[in-house]
Amino acid sequence: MLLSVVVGSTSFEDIRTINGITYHSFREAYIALNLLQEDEEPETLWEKHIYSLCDDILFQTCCNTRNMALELRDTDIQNRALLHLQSILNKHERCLEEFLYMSIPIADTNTEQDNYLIREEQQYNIEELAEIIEKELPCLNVDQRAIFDEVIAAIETKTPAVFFVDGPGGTGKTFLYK
Ligand SMILES: Nc1ncnc2c1ncn2[C@@H]1O[C@H](COP(=O)(O)OP(=O)(O)OP(=O)(O)O)[C@@H](O)[C@H]1O
Repeated sequence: MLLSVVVGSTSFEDIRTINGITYHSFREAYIALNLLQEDEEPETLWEKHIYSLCDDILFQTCCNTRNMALELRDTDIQNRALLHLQSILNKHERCLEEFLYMSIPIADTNTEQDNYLIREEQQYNIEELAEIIEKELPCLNVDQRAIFDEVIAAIETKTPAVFFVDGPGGTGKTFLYK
């Protein structure tokens, strides 16, 4: 982002130089450019956005459990929101524990919640996925459709299965996976 603001830079130092002052870090350069407020520490952002994030988490949990009347305690929703942030950070090999003032989520008593891969699988936005399928399903070619049908059949019949999709590059494996 700095590159799009500090045009014509030819070195990392150039990027950190704003109005003739070379800042020690990119973060300081961001602040000098008003791209980042000084008080926007992770915990400040968390405090600022906690309610909207929790609203989203509750809504998604209601959709996923197909129970729009689901009631969760505020502390549970906040814990889920923190688990969600933890998932995002884990993907980048980071964690909430790195931030001194951030709360640390309590692992759900359901041990599956400890595994961010499983948690992620449970956090899909089902309605959004249904819309994508409605739009994209007719685009699948014959082979992709055969695989799709087999996977869906296993899910619908609750048949435990592991699928391995192989094929030359560019033949649509990622397209099918998405
Ligand atoms: N059924 C389809 N309809 C339209 N476009 C498709 C379809 N399947 C694949 N594509 C397009 O073809 C291109 C290659 O597909 P994709 O990236 O899924 O291949 P891949 O097998 O995952 O490749 P690689 O092994 O190199 O990662 C992409 O641009 C994708 O959007």
